[in-house]
Amino acid sequence: MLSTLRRGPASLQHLLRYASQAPSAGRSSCRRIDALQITRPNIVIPHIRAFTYSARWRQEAAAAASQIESSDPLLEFQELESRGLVHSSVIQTIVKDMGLSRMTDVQTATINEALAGDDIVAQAKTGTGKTIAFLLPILQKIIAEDPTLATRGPRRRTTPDDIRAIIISPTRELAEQIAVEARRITKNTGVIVQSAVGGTQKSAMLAQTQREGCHILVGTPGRLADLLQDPYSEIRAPKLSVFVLDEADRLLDDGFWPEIKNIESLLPDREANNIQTMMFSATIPPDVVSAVRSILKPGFRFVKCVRDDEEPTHERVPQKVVRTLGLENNLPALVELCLRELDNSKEDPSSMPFKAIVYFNSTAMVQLAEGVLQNLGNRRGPSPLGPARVFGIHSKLGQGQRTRASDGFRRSTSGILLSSDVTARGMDFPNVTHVIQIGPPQTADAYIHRIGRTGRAGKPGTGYLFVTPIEEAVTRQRLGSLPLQKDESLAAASVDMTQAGQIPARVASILTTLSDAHRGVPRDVMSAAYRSLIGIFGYVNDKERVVEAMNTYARFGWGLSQPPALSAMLVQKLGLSRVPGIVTDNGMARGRGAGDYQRGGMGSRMGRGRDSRSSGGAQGDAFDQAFEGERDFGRQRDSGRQRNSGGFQSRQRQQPRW
Ligand SMILES: Nc1ncnc2c1ncn2[C@@H]1O[C@H](COP(=O)(O)OP(=O)(O)OP(=O)(O)O)[C@@H](O)[C@H]1O
Repeated sequence: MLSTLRRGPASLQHLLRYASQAPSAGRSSCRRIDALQITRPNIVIPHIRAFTYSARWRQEAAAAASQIESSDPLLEFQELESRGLVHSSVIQTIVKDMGLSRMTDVQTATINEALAGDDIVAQAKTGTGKTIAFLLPILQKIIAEDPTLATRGPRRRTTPDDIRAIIISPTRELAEQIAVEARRITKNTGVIVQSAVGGTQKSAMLAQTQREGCHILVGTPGRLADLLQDPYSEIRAPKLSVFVLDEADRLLDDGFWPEIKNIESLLPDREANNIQTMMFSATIPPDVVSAVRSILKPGFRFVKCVRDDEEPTHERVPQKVVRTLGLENNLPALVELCLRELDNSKEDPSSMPFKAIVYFNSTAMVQLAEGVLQNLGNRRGPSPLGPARVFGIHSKLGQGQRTRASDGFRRSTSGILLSSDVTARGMDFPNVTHVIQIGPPQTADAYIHRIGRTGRAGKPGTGYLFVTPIEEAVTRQRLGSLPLQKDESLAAASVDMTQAGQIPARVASILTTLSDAHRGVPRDVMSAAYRSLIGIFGYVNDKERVVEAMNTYARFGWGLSQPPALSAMLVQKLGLSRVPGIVTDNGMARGRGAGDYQRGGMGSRMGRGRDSRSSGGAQGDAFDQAFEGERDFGRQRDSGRQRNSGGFQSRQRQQPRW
């Protein structure tokens, strides 16, 4: 805020106007930055490129911000109609049917620019209404080109090669969600929306599109490319006028980039045909800047609704870090947290019912947690989770199962969705009160998108991150700049499951229930979860420590008398042959760790002393001291890729508060 104020009277006036009129759904002010003209370097060295861009961008952004024009921003959807900018049938649907009146910051800042036809890249916090920010101008553009589409005629039909807008999303669920929102907005018009996502029957989608035609096509990259290059699909876009990348930074990263370039090659030339391109995301890390430039026309607008001195997450969403003593403490602490929050919402009927998304770092861990939580009620009466239904979603499910889980959770008043990152971006599940992350995500940006599933559209929410000692260093490296606060309220997080000792009654009852629930989980689910941990902890050099943590988990968390066996070939390939505690499928248990292990079992809390574990649970450990006074420990040494989340430029890191 201060740095913006220092820029002078013009920007001060602009800032105060936005601040005083900011709609409830988003408190940040947006800056519209014209023609971001930074020449592309010939030599690209990833980590230097990020720095060069950030320094140059900062200067240009400051210069551009001081020239922002002073016309009054439009704040109400209704004003778009009264000033003749958007057709009344669209605005009436938004206002009357969807019940929206005031635009959010990002909508105010982008809709007018988009209506003018500019290429736009927009960065705004999660849950601030970016979907309508691109759907509304698309719709108006289509209606302006063909006014007969402004109202809904008796025969609502066109051809499959009448596509005017293509919207790409990185995940199937998000593409479907955008298509649903697009159908709501176009309800009273003649505009036809189709969705094209992987995992669904291509033939059914083709038949529908050939029958009804298409004006707006929403899809995932693979299926879109497939349809556009299929000589028999009839799906073509010679009249394309808008091209949108939602979650643009994800679509422009290495995984999707070739697919996006392929789609681009199947569409009319964007400059020659004056096709408008828009990109939206809550995060725009420096390493996608050159890809952004290569897609947008020169002179594009950058609308930035996250200030440089501001956290990229919502202030109203407290974010708590729970240090769990070992991997085996995670599920008990999760159940304790869910039970407590369910109780709290029962005691306070004015609060929102407990509805949580729990993120795990592998599909196998989601499957395991789902198996256990679904079993909670099977053996000793009803589930203690009571009204909160449990759902699981990940990429190994068929699309039908994914849709059922996602729809079921969406409709539930209270529920727990156990999820991999397939729901981390863009998904707008209503009234999610908690996002709980079991282990740190790969990047700060991934954390921001996950936590963004709560606290949407101005609502409250809370975030929790569970971190075991083995994950602490990397958590600080990845998330050091975020406003995380230590939380020690969960007793199950710090119970030493390897010791027979005093366990609080509430925790003991959770452990007993969980122990029962684990018995019903198939062994191969546990084996897959065990294997996935090796991948999750690939960044830890000390493999003995990793295997020890995994084996303690399997024994004291899952009740196994021996750790799951790994294929001898895999062990060889991963260079784990000499690591104590590894059990291979040719029957060889390696080293002392595995021998010790066989004496244990679920409920046996004997055999391993606290001294065999690494430090880390308590404050003031070697870890804290090592980082004392160090300001910038945000580099991701493990990934080699700096994906800072503050915007095009890096944000200065702060000392973590946990
Ligand atoms: N002007 C508005 N006023 C109130 N609510 C709004 C407004 N615009 C959109 N919403 C609602 O806000 C919620 C979040 O919108 P949306 O999913 O578009 O957010 P987003 O910015 O795209 O989030 P993400 O970054 O997670 O993709 C939706 O439920 C949407 O209906």
